[in-house]
Amino acid sequence: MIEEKGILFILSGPSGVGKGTVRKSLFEQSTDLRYSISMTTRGAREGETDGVDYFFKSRDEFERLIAEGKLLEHAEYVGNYYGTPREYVEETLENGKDVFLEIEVQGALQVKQNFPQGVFIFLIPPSLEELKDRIVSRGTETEEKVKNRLHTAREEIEMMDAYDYVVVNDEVDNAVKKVQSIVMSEHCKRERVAKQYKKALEAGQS
Ligand SMILES: Nc1ncnc2c1ncn2[C@@H]1O[C@H](COP(=O)(O)OP(=O)(O)OP(=O)(O)O)[C@@H](O)[C@H]1O
Ligand SMILES: Nc1nc2c(ncn2[C@@H]2O[C@H](COP(=O)(O)O)[C@@H](O)[C@H]2O)c(=O)[nH]1
Repeated sequence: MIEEKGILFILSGPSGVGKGTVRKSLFEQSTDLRYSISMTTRGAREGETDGVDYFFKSRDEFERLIAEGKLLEHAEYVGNYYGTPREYVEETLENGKDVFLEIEVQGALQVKQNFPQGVFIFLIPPSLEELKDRIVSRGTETEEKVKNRLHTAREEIEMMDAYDYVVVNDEVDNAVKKVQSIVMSEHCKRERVAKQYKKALEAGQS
């Protein structure tokens, strides 16, 4: 039996497009992917739990983690730090399990530089008007922050070509199905089972 490493999937896209919503729905249905819980310096929103939604850190703690090289990537996004714990991702992949990141665009591009074998999925809204409606209707941002996030979103959408796949989040269920298809197709591409047969044939087994 050949030991294979897991595949790193990165779901990214502009703020408010529905990354969190699609990821949660995907994880309600799929058990084989491992979600990497991010670290952030932003305060917990109502209903969020430390260690479940994020690992909430002070700025000092976060900067120490950066200095110690404990983050696979990190970005400052609309006034707060966000980052991916390196050890969890590397160990999980090493153990042959797929890891799923849901991160913003700067961070995804850092991962692409350091980990080009990852699978990069860009989620886009059906339109910019719909994107604004989604951020506003979520009700978590002040008017100023909505403006900042929309401004950043325009720049982020320009980075779409750096990704392997683009998924339109028109309906959550459709977007989840497309992400599931990408996961399946990447497994087929890497031909794990085929490689095992090849190895067995080489070893002279029937
Ligand atoms: N397909 C969809 N159709 C309609 N509304 C949606 C859809 N997907 C997500 N939403 C809504 O849009 C809002 C933003 O979604 P969500 O918080 O998942 O976005 P996000 O990309 O994770 O945002 P951020 O990057 O700011 O964390 C939420 O109110 C969510 O319920
Ligand atoms: N670069 C990273 N971005 C991350 C990470 N975890 C989450 N995010 C993204 O940040 C924004 C804002 O999130 P919110 O929870 O404050 O709305 C959003 O786009 C997330 O996808 C991370 O580890 N690294």
